[in-house]
Amino acid sequence: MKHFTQFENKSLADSLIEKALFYKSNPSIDNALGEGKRIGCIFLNPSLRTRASTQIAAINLGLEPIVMNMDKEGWALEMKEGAIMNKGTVEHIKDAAAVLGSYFDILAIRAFPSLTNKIEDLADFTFNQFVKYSGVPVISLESAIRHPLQSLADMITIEENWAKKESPKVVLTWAPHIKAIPHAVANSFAEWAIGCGHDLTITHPQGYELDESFTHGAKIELNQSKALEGADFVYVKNWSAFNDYGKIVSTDPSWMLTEKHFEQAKEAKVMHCLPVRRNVELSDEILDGKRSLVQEQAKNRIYAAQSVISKILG
Ligand SMILES: NCCC[C@H](NC(=O)CCC(=O)O)C(=O)O
Ligand SMILES: NC(=O)OP(=O)(O)O
Repeated sequence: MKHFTQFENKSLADSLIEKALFYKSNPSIDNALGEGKRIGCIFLNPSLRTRASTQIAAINLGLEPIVMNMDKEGWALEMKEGAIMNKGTVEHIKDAAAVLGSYFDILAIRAFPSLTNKIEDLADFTFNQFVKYSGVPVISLESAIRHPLQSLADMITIEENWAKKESPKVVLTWAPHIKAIPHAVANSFAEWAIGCGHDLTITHPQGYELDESFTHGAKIELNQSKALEGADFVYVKNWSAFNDYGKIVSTDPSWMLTEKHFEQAKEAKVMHCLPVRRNVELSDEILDGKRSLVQEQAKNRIYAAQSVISKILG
């Protein structure tokens, strides 16, 4: 595995999950694997979990992590080929990424979408400029369209909480939010859940259809209570409209899950990647109750990252 940017195939996903669970029981067992190596964690957007868990994972493997909040502490980056840089941008991505590639053995990048330029966002333009010009293995810390480390942690969490032979019924439900939010977490969750063979249903108000290239193979059910019937895992997430790109087309508060929503899914566990807007996206009642797996998911981010870095180091 050179880069880690998306779901590739079930056998790779299974081996990453297995390795992550092994590291969870034996976090320091490979602490010489990355000796003398460095990973650069480059953030163009805020982060709590991804920032801390990726550093812990690297340290567990003996690598030295160096974090740069490039949006705040770096020079303003120019992304466009052939740009005449006589305005706000100071340094071209081809210069910056090449320098970073010469400093680090692995680069890890967070680059959110604009939610205004659909063509560039769908091409994962900013993230791919780092891949193109750095010349080293790149790990996605959430790009414009995917958040694979989150999804890997989510698959690990489902694996740990599911003992039965048959596939669990997994529901991805849209939830209200006050801001226009990226599609990356929802896209990736769908990509990984389908790829890992889970029975996935997606529910959302009309107008919140996701990019079909990520949801192909899932059932779409616009009636949330119908979708929730018999659910084993319910993944809660807001996203902005994809067709009317980046717009908020509903804030209907009835989509926020409370205990009442679980009458037909008594045993269902609830997942969210965090950060969560309490009592907007998800009720306190659910987040603080027995159904919630959110802290387990966040903890598993360490072992997801450790498994991925280990695989890249070979
Ligand atoms: N990395 C996890 C989620 C990041 C991002 N959330 C946010 O931007 C929340 C912002 C807010 O609540 O104001 C998202 O959903 O893609
Ligand atoms: N879930 C997640 O990626 O959290 P952060 O944005 O805090 O890294």
